[in-house]
Amino acid sequence: MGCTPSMLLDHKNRRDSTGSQEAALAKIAPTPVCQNKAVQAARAPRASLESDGFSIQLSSKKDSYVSQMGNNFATQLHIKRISEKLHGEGSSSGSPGARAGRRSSLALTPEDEPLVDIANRSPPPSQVPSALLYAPAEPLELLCVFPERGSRVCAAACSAAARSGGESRAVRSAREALDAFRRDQDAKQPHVVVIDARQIQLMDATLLARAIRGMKNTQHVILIAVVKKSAYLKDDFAVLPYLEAGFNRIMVETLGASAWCAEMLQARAASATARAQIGAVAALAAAADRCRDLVAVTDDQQRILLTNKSWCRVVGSRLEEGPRPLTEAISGEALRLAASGVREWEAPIMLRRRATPDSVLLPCRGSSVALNRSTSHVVLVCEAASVMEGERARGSLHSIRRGSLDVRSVASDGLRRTSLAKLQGLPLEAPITKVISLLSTATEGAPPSTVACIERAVDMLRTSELYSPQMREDPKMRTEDPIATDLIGALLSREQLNTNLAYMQGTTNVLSSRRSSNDSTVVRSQANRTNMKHKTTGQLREVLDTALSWDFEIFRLEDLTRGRPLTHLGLTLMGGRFDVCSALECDERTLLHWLTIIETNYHAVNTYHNSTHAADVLQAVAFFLEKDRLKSVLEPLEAAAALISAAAHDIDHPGTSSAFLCNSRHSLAILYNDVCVLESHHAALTFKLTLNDDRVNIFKNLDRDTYKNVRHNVIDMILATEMTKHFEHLAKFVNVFYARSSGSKEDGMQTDEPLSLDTTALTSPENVVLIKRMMIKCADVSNASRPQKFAFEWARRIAEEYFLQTDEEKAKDLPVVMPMFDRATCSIPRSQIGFIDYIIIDMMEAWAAFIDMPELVTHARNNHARWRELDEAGVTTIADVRRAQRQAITNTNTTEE
Ligand SMILES: Nc1ncnc2c1ncn2[C@@H]1O[C@@H]2COP(=O)(O)O[C@H]2[C@H]1O
Repeated sequence: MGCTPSMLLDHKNRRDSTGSQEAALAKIAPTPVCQNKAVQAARAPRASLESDGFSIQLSSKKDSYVSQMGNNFATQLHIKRISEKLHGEGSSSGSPGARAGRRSSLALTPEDEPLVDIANRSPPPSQVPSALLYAPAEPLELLCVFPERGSRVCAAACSAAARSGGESRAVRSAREALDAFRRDQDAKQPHVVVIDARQIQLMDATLLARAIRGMKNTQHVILIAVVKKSAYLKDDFAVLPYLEAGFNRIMVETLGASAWCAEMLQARAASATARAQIGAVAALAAAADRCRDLVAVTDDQQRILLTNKSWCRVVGSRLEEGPRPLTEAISGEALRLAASGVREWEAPIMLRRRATPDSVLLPCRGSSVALNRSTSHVVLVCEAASVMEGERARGSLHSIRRGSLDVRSVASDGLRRTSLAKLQGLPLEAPITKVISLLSTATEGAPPSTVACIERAVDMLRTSELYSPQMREDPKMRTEDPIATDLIGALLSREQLNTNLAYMQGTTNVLSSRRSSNDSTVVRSQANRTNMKHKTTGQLREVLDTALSWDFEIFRLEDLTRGRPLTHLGLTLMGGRFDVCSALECDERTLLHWLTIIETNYHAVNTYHNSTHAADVLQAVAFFLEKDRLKSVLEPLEAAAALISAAAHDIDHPGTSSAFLCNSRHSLAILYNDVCVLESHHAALTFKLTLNDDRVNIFKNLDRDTYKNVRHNVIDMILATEMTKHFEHLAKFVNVFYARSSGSKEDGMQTDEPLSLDTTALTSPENVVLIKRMMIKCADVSNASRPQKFAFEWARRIAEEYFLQTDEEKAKDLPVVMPMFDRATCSIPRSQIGFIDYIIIDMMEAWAAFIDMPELVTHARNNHARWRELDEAGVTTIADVRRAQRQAITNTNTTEE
C-alpha cells in the first residue's frame, strides 16, 4: 500500500514526540484556555471524567492484581496526569506550581471554553461505517516471553489462554519473540504478547516492546508487561515508560487462574478491536491510494498525515514523509477553509510542486471528519482530470502524464473500468505487472530526470513486443544502405509476411521446390546415400583430424566427401570426441544411420542451406563445447542435444525463407500458421525421421524422462535459430550474464559503456537454456566470424540462395521479400557489412567474452574491413568478389615468394 495509515493512527503521539512528550504535556496542561480550541473542547470534559474514573479505579484497585491502560494518547495523557498527581512529581517539573497547573487542566469544563461558535462550523460526529469495523471472532494466539525456565506465571498465562479457547506459545528470549513476528514463520502471528518485565538483568522488556512495535503490522498486537507486585506498589512506580515503549497494559505478577482468564478475555477483545480498526484504516488508505483524484488527509492542526499516490505524483512528494504543515503544500482559499472546521466546502487550491517552481491550480473539495463535535481530520480531494487539462494546456509531459492518461481512459470508458476491476479481482499477476508497479513506486519523490527515465522505461515495458528490434540511430552504421536494411528487415521482421499482395498457388511439398528440377544433383546425392559407409581416405582423415580447429576446412571436407560432410564430421565429433553414443546409450551404427538420414534430408541443391552448412554449424557447436565455460556448465546429455540440434537444425530447408513459404501459401506455412514455419518444420521432421525407424532411433534406449528432456532441449535449440527472435535471445542472454557499470546516461538510453561479464547466474537452469540458445545461434551465423576465405565463400553462397528466391518470387509474381537481393543490382560487400553490423558484432562480442574466444570478434572485424575495402573499390557482384579474392590470394603468394 502506498498510503501511510500508521501516521493516521498515531499522529497525536507523533505530534508530541516532536518535543518530548512530557514537555508537550506541560505545555498543554497548565494552559487554562487551550490554543487549539477544538482539541480542548474535545479533551476537557472527557479528561475530568476519565481521570476521575481512573483515579477511582486506581485507588480501589491499586492493591489488586491488574492495572489497565487505554491504547490512545488521551488515556495515556490522563494516566500520566493521575500518576503525577498521585506521585506528586512531574517529569517536566515537580514544583507545586506545575502541579497546580496540571490540576487546573484536569479540572477544565466546557464552561472554560471561549465563546466561539464551534458548533456551527464543526462537523457532527462522523458515522464510522460499522461494517468496516467488523471483527470476526478468532481464537486467541498468545505469546509468552519469560526468560526463566519453568516460570509458573508463564504457565498460568498459557493455561488461561487455553481456557479461553486460544493457543499459546512460550519463548525465553527476545530473539525468539521477534522471530514469531517474521513473515516467513509458519506459525500464526500472536495477538497478545505477555512479556516478563520483572527482571531487567535477564531481559529488557521495554526494549523488546519497542522492537516489536518497530516491526511491520504489529500495531494491533496487545502487549502486556508483567511487573513485580512489590515494584508496582512502590510510590515511584512509573507507568509512562511502559506506555512509551509500546505496552498496552500492565499486569501484576500472579498465579491466579481467574485473574489471568479475565486478562486474556480483555486482551483478546482489545486485540480484535484494534485489528478491525487498523484493518479499516488500511482499507480506506488503500482506497485513497487507488483513487485517481489527489487525496490528502490532515490532522486537526493542519498537518498533512497522509497523501495518496496521485497527490505525490503531482506534488513530487514521497508517501512516507511524516506529518508536515499543510501551508508548505498548498495555498489559497482552501488553506483557510481547511483550518476553519467547516464541514463541507469547495474552493480552488494552489498545489506547490516540489521539483518545479510552479504551482497547480485545482478545484478542491474539503470535508471535516470528527468522532465527536470537534474536527479530528480534514480530507482534501482535488480533481485529477483538471491536472490533465492543465498539463495539456501547458503542453508539458510532467510526471502526472501516466496518471492523467489513465484518468482519461477510465473516465471515458466505464465498461473498461468494470472489466479492469474484474481482472484485478483475479488472482493473477504477471511479473511484468509487478515490474511496472515497482518502477512506478520508484518514481515517488524521485528527481524529475529519474522520473522521466523511469516513465520512459515503463512506456517501453507496456508494449507487448519487448524484444522486437528497432533500428538504432547509429552514425557508425550504414543505416542508409538499402541492401543492409533489406536483409536485416527480412531476417528480423515478420511484417514482410503481411505484404502478401499477390500470390500463386504454393507448392505442396518442400522438396518439390524449384531446385528439384536439378535432377543431376539429386541423383548424385541419392547414389551417395545408398553407398554411404564411414570409410576415410588419407586426405579425409587429415581434414577430419582438424575437426576441432576454428579454421577447419569445411569446403575441402565437402569436396572430399562428395557433398556428404555431415555424416563424416558427425561420426568424428559426435561418435568420437563427444561420445554421444554413451550419453544416449545407443550404438555407433544407429548414430551412423541417423546422421545418414539427416544428411539425406538436406537439399544438396541449395547453395547455402545444405548439409555443408549443417556440418559447419555442428563443427562450430563442437568447438564452443570445448571451451571451459561450457564444459563447466553443460552435462554430457546437454552437449549431445546441442550437437544433435546443430546437425539437424535446417533439415529439409527448401532454400527459401519462411516469408516466401507464407507468401506462396506453402503447406508448411498453413501447417504452422505462418509462425516459425521453417524452424518448426526442422524440429518436427528431425523427430519424425528419428522415431520412425528403430535403426536410426538414437533415442530408443533413453527412459521416458530423459527422452523428454533431450527432446525439449533439441526443440528449444532448433527454434532458437529463428531469426525473428534474434534480439530477444541476445537481449535475454546479455541481461542475465552482463552487468552495465554504473553511470549510464541520464535518460537511461543505450550507451557505449563496456559491459562486464557477470557469471553469478551460471547455474540456474533457466539461464543455462539461454546459453544453449546463444550457442546454436552463434554457430548458425558463425560463417561471418570465420577466417576470410570461409566467410567470403559463405557470403557468396547465401547471396546466391537469396538471388534464386528473388528470381522465383518474380517468376511466380509473389511479393519480393528482399528486392535488393537482385543478382543484377545487389552489392555483396554491402549486404555483408550490414549483416556484420546489425547481427554479428553485438552477438559475437557477447558470446566471445562469455566463452573466452576473442577470435570470433577479430575475424568478424577483419571481414568487415575487407568488405568495406571491396565496396570502396566498387566491387558488387559475386563474380567480382571472386575475382578480387583470387587477386588477393595471388598478391599474397607473390609477396611470400
Ligand atoms: N553471411 C551471411 N550474410 C547474410 N545473411 C546470412 C549470412 N549468414 C547467415 N545469414 C542469414 O542468417 C540466417 C540464420 O538462419 P538461417 O540459417 O535460417 O538463414 C540464415 C541467413 O538467412
